[in-house]
Parts: sequence; C-alpha cells; structure tokens
Amino acid sequence: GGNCRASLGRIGLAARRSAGDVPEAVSPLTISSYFKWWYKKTRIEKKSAFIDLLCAVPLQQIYGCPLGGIGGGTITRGWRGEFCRWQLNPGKYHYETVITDQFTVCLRRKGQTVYQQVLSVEKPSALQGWNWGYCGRYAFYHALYPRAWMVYELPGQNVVLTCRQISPVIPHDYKDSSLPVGVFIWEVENNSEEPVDVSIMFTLQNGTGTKGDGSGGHWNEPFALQDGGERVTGVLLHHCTPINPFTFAVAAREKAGTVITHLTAFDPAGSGRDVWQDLLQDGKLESPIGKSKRTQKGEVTAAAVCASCMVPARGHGTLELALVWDMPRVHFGSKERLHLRRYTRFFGSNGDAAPALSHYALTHYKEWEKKIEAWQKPILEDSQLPSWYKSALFNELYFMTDGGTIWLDLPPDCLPQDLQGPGAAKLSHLLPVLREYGRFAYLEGQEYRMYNTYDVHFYASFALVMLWPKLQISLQYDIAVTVLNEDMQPRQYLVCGKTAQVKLKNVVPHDIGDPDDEPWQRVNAYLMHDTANWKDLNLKFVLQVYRDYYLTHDALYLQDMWPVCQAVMESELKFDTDNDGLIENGGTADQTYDAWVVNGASAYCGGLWLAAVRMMCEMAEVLGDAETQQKYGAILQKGKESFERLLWNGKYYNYDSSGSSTSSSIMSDQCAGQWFLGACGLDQKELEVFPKSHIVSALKTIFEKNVMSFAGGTMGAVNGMRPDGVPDTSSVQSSEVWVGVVYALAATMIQEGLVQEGFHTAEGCYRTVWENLGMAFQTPEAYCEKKVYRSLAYMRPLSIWSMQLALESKTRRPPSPTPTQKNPLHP
Ligand SMILES: C[C@H](CCC(=O)O)[C@H]1CC[C@H]2[C@@H]3[C@H](O)C[C@@H]4C[C@H](O[C@@H]5O[C@H](CO)[C@@H](O)[C@H](O)[C@H]5O)CC[C@]4(C)[C@H]3CC[C@]12C
Repeated sequence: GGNCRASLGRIGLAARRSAGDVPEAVSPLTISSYFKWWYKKTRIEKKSAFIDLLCAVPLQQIYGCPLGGIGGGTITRGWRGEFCRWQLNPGKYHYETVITDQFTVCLRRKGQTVYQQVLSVEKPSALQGWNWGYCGRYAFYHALYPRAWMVYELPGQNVVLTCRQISPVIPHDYKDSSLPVGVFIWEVENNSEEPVDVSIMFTLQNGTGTKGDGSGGHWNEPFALQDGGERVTGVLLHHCTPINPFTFAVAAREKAGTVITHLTAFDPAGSGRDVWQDLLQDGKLESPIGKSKRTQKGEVTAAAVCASCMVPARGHGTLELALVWDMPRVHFGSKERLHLRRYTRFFGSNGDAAPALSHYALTHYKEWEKKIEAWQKPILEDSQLPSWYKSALFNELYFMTDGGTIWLDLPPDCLPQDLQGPGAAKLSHLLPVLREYGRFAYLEGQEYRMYNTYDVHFYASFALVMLWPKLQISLQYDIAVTVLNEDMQPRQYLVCGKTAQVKLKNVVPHDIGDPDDEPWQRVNAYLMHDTANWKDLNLKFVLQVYRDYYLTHDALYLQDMWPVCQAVMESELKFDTDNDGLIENGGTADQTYDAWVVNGASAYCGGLWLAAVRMMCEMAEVLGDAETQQKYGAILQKGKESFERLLWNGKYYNYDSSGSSTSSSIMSDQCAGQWFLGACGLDQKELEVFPKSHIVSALKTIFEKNVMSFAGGTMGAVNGMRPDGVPDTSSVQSSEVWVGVVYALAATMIQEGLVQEGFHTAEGCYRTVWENLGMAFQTPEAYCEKKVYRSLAYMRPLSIWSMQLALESKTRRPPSPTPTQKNPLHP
C-alpha cells in the first residue's frame, strides 16, 4: 500500500482543454497582444515562449518515477519502463520515448539460450531484429518517489525479475542529492528446480531522441574504474553538442560471480540484429576494446552493457546497473554566462566524471536506500494514515527534481556584485550561504517556464523547508537580492496593454527568470501583468521568512531578511488606500489568481496581509526593534477590526468587499493567512489574528460548499463557490480546482482540528489526478469538474508537505527558539 501500482496496459485518454484553448471571457485585445508577442518571440527572435498558448504539451498518460538527484537534470521513465521525458538542458523539456533505451533479459539453461526478451510492451518499427511485445499482464509497476519497482514474471520460465530503481533524493543531504544518477538493481528469483544463467542487457542511445542525436560528432568508449576494491565497468557515450555537451555512462558493478560485457556501438536505426544475436549466442556481449568512430551527420549511435550471473535452482541473484549523465557546465538560453552544476564541487567540472559518478552510485546506493527507508518508514508504517496519502506525499515530490530543476555551485572567487548588482552587498550572509549550499531554482511548471515563481512557491516551499531547508534559505536570499534591485527596462504587459518597467525596487519579483534567457540576471519573465502591483508577493516573502525562521531557528537568516521584510512591507502599505489598517486589491487580477478579478478588501490578500503584519510584530520582538513592533502592532489592531467588519458575513469571509455580484463567493483559499500562522504556532488563543470560531466556521462552509457540493465531494475544493452551491463562473480560475491550494486547505483544516474533512478534501484531488485522469508524475495546476485541466507538471502541489507539517505539529510542536536564537542582535 501507499504507492502507485498499475498493471501494464493501456488506459483511455482523458479529454483536455489545453492552455491553448482560450476561455470565452478573454478580451480580444489580450488575444491579439499575446499573439503579436508570441509571433515576435517565436517567429522573429526564433526563441520559445515562456508560456506557449499555441503549442501546448499534449497529454500522455505514461509517466512514472523520474531518475536523477536534484538540479542535475532528469530523465523520466514511464510506468511501462520507457525512457520518455528528458530535461538535461536546464528547465527545458523534451517529451520523446527513445525506443533504443531498454532492458533486455536473456535466460540460459544447460548452455542454451531458452528465453530472450526486450522488457517492453512496445512493437516498434525500429530494431526489428529484437524480440519485442512483452505481455504487460505479467508486469507490475510501483512507485514511491524517489524509488520505483518493476516486477516481471517471465512467462513459462519460473523466474521473476524485480528491478528496483533508486535516485539519490535524500532529505537534508546536500551532496548525494545533487548527483545526476539513477541505479537499477535487478533481483532475480529462480523458482525452478534447475540453475539458470541470467543476463540483463541495458541499451542506450547516444542522445535524448532529438535532432541533435544525428548531428554528428558523437562517440562511445568502454571504461572500467577500480577504487577501494570495487570495480565498475561500462560504456561512456559522449554527446558532443556545441552547447551543453554531456556524457552518459551505462555501467554495472563487477563482483564475484558477475560478468560484465559490452558493445561499444551499434546502429539504433538498423534492425539491431547484430547486438541481438551477440547476446543470444552466449548471454554475453562481444566487448570490443577501443573507442567507436565519431558519428557522421545523420548517423545515430547507441551502446549496450550486459550484466550476467548464474542463479542456482530455487535461488536468488542480484545484478546492479547504473545510468549517469555528466553535464557539468551549463548555459541557459541566452548563452551569456557559464554555470557549474552543484555536483561539480564533488566530482569536478571537466566533463570526465561519468566513471567516478557510476562508481559512486553503484557503491553508495545501499546507503541511499537505508536513508530513504529511515525517512519514509515512520509515515508508511503509520496505520492511521491512508494509503493514498502516503503515495501523494512522496510521489508529488517528483517535482523537486523534475520541475526543470537546476542546482548550481558558485565559483569560490565569486563576489557579491557578480551575483546580482548592488542589492547583494547589503545581505551579510548571502555569499556564505550561496557558496555553501549553491543556487537553486525550479520551474513554476513544465509548461510555465519561469523559475521560482514566487506566488506559487509560497505553497510549494513547505517541501523545501521541511526536507532541504538550506535550499529554501538560499532561494530566499536570491529573492531578497532581487527585491533590493531594479530593472528599469520598459515593456508592455499583455493583459492591460500598459508599458511599465520590468522590476521596481523594494518589491518581490514574480519569478527569477526564464531558463531560455538568463535567470537571476533578468528576472520577471512573466509579462501577462505588471506584478509590481500584485498584492500577495511581498506578503508571501514576509510569511516565508518568519516560517523559515520558526522551523530552522536560523537567526542570521532572520537578521539579514529583516530590512528586506521592512522594505517590502513599506511598499505594501501603499495598498492601504483608505488607511484602515487593511490593504485593498485594485479591481484587477492582482495576485496569484491572475485571471480572477478582486476589488477592495479581500479575504485572500487581506488575510495574508494581517498574517504578515502579525509576523512583522513577532520578528520585531525577536530582534528587539520596539519601534517597528509598535508600528505594526497598531496596524494589526486596526486591520483586524476592518477585516472582520468588511468581510465577515457570519459564516465565512466574503471574497471581496466591492459589493459586486460575486463578492459573496466562498473562496477555498480564504484562510491562507491562517494556514501560515498555524504552521508557525501563531494561532493560539492569546496570539490569534482571526477569531478561532470564524476560521472554523469558514473551513466548515468551504467543506460543505466548495468540497461536498462540487462533483459529489470527490474532486477536492473548487476555488470559488456561490453561496447557493453553484461554482463561481465569473472567471476561468474561480471555477477551477487548484491541486496545490487544496492540499494547503487540507493542511489548514488539520491545523484547526478538522482532520477528517482535511483528508477527505485532499483525497479528492489525489484520486482525480493520479487515478481518474491518469496524470501520475505530472500533477497539473488546475482542473475543472469535466475532465478539463491546465498546466501539467506544476509546482504548487508540493504544498502537500504542509499537511505533513500539520500532522507532525499536532503530535510534537517544534521547540521554540532558545533566547539567544530568538534575539540574534541582542543576545
Ligand atoms: C487575459 C485573460 C483575461 C483578460 C480579460 O480580463 O479580458 C486571461 C483569462 C485566462 C488567463 C490565462 C489562464 O488563467 C491560465 C494562465 C495563467 C498563467 O499565470 C501563471 O499561473 C498561475 C495561475 O494558475 C499564477 O499563479 C502564476 O503566477 C502565473 O505565472 C498565465 C497564462 C494563462 C494562460 C492566463 C493568460 C491570461 C488569461 C488568458
């Protein structure tokens, strides 16, 4: 239980509205300004669009657990074993099943090959000389990220193969978690009465299935590396592109009783008969010495590595294989700067690390498995928790690596000004933090190509701060730098048509940039709206600073972030146009719901504001800043009163105070401020910002209306519901369900003691996405009741980790900071 299991077979395609199907309410002006922008970008500048509404990624219900650690690139395998989603160039996805990339089994009894089969259900037109079409009924797939298991019952052979796929994604580990590797441990059970010789052959194309595979100049070579009494051998596949060249290694561990053989190069475009016959003959490959020739233009090459052992009658054997990709030095799309990936600090940046990485992976995977088990076991063994939750919690974590993630290492001689302009100098620990833990970025979504989209990261950040807190701290430092800087370049925003500068000083950016440009260097790739006027971004920074401090007790971080918090709150104060202690929205979609207009005081932004003001008071107290504490204390008093007066309707907080026909809509995210307060222990009676009875009543109303009155209570919570139980259709986004918001809502319910309701709410999303829509390992941002969805493989659902925090906090609250930690300036 607790994992994702599927018998290998085909499932029907769900209907979809791609991001390209523009909703009815969209103004023609927006369509034409987007189209003009798109045309210039893609047809004149020959670049790709950060959100491509005209070429959406088609839904394929094929994905499984990805391979690779954090930020070194990822290769996703499908649940049928295919190698099908590639992200080696940072942040850029390529969706292509490379048919050459396969595992093949050969069984020999009494010196005769009795069974040889590609472990794939496919029957492709390529490699016709291979025995394809394994019957999917005999295979089973399980995934519990970062591991997956493929079980193959070999028909008529009395042999069962189990392939354990492991990637080094280990909480609180900042070394092995960065490695671009995956291992495949093949357990062979021989249930027959005679011994069997078993070979597993791993074939891999030199490339990722793009045109570049045939661009010429690629070559392969065998390798062996002996170190510490352990020997690993295999083939290196050098992929020699002008930008971001890399080397694959297909490797196996040699040990007593195991023979490793290889074929340096074969033609994957041909019949493949040579390699097939080679294996068939004796269960081994020819193992030529020396390098292959470089490929000619138009020619593609591949390699094979085979591990063989004898398994006694009624016995068991193990074969250990690995896949490594070494792309140490990367350019983003602008090609302006050269960057080093995190793992280069341990394995070098010359591009010759594939043998050492293979050796390391094959000699350390047992340790990784132990650590992964120790982390997951208490949750998996908790009989109070439902199986679906265990699957959701771990499997949604795929996005940590497969979110176009990049993790960079800073060169040791890096100076503050190299990082990002004058703002950097003001943050005393910026350099030490980034030098020690590197720079981290992940996409808003595989289809929304912006790094660290901050209004969305607010939700997902729970996964980072709970599992890799130093990455969250590093990301926050990067945001803090951009707050202090500006970009005066003017540009036109697509929704309102107005021209304004790219980035203002003292406001939080929407995102840290487009990987197809030069992220960090040029922020705010998003140009739908001018987000300098968004009401949530600044608040989300303050809320995260305090939350991170509460969970990590990192006083130096708090100290550095404090002036930044003050600066963004000063900017935010101007949104309190009537000086009632509460900010007002501006009558546009000026927050994360960027197509849902909000006007006047609002439950969402107003609630975030009060929570941020509360946290400002708390931080001021910790830092001994009495003046600021007093200032925000006074605002809080006034703001609380205004919030209740303007928005509380006796049952829940109204969507906004504008008095429009949808002001009284019930927003599922209306308690977002309370969510963060609760996560930081600032929800006790004497500390409460929102009356407890109001929060509980609002959550019960959301449960009754947005959850139970929507799709029979089986699809999570719709973003906006009218009080009469009909979804709010005033905007495209009010009638959507946002999976990440639902997990956050469930966490809030758990925090407030509505545990059953919280689990029921979240379960609807899990079952819809992972079971009904077949969107495993590509959870979208949004779906509607009728099989309509938007933005596959999205960041926000990582918020499920806030459910886990809520559950853990119920049993054990994290210890309060010690007095010295509490007050770093005045110990
Ligand atoms: C401009 C249209 C309405 C104009 C009008 O009022 O006449 C917009 C109506 C629907 C919009 C698109 C849709 O909502 C999805 C996309 C949202 C995306 O923004 C990111 O998505 C997150 C919300 O899901 C948000 O939190 C995040 O910060 C954003 O980066 C932008 C593109 C959309 C396709 C969006 C485009 C404008 C509409 C067509």
